[in-house]
Amino acid sequence: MNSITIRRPDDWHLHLRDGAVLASVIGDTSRHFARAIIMPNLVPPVVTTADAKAYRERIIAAIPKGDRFEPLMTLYLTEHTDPDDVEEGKKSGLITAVKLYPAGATTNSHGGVRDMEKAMPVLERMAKIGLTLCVHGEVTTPEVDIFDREAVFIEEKLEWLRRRLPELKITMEHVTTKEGVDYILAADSNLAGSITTHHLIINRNAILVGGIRPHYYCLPVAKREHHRQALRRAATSGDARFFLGTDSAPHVDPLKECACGCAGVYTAPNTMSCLAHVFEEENALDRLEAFTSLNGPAWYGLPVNEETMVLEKQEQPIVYPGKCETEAGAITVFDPMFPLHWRVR
Ligand SMILES: NC(=O)N[C@@H](CC(=O)O)C(=O)O
Ligand SMILES: [Zn+2]
Ligand SMILES: [Zn+2]
Repeated sequence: MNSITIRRPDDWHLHLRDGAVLASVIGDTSRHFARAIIMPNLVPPVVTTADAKAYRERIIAAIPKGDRFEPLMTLYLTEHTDPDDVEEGKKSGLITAVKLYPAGATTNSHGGVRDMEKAMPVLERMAKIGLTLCVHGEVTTPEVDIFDREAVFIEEKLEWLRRRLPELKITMEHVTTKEGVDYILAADSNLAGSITTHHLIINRNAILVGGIRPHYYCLPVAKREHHRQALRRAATSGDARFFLGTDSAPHVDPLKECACGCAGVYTAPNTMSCLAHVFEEENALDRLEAFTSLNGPAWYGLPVNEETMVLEKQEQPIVYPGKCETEAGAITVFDPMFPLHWRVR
């Protein structure tokens, strides 16, 4: 097959940042994606509906002319979030989901939740009004090995929360383990998972073999090969509970190439080419559309996109910039470590 047509995709987990970085990275998403769920972990975070409204306006102002792109806004859950404000945000159509960062789990998460009990009034309200909770599913306990943090989170936190509030719709963001995939498959309702492009391509060797490679470091950290295989099976299965959330997370190079580098991989520019490559390898090109364009809208209760995207396979590898230049510095684009032949027409 040399060409496929799919409905225009959406990205259900994206970091756009703010200011100069926002202005430079947004086009890499709006060129290909119709909508994206925008992560709220700015400094300071997007906590209230008013914050989200102002951030949305800054995003809209930065969209390159001619691109049609709709940012779907989220709120950053804190122990002091006001349930009425959240309900207001959902009712006005501004808020698509609320994001739970366990405090200290990832980039700009120190203002997140320490004690889940304190967030219960908001979570109960969300269950009542049908607002989805997006979860960065990792424990932060220092005793727990970083490669086990997702699996332990499922056992100790997620299972607890789902028993306590079975009506709450939860997205397990950026699933990286077989345990995560199996946990979603075992749930009969109200649980789905987003999967990133890079976790379908790299395992932990990419970060550590032959030297330390900061541009493959993200959180949750990439795991062993059998986990990557489980993610590939889930993503290419067509199962409606799995959809694309790139977690494209730009950090300027000096913040990654240093003694204590930031977590995050910038995949927005070449994500669709990478995914077509992966789905072709798995003999599942016919299920790419479900993963990128159908399952996400169904989960979030939104219409699918009417526009289409054509992906073409060309003889010569595609050429794309290795860096995104911004006024704040350069951002390295994800290198899948193989040539890409699928091009978005
Ligand atoms: N994924 C990452 O490694 N980093 C994200 C935060 C997150 O999604 O956990 C970021 O904001 O940089
Ligand atoms: Zn995260
Ligand atoms: Zn993220």
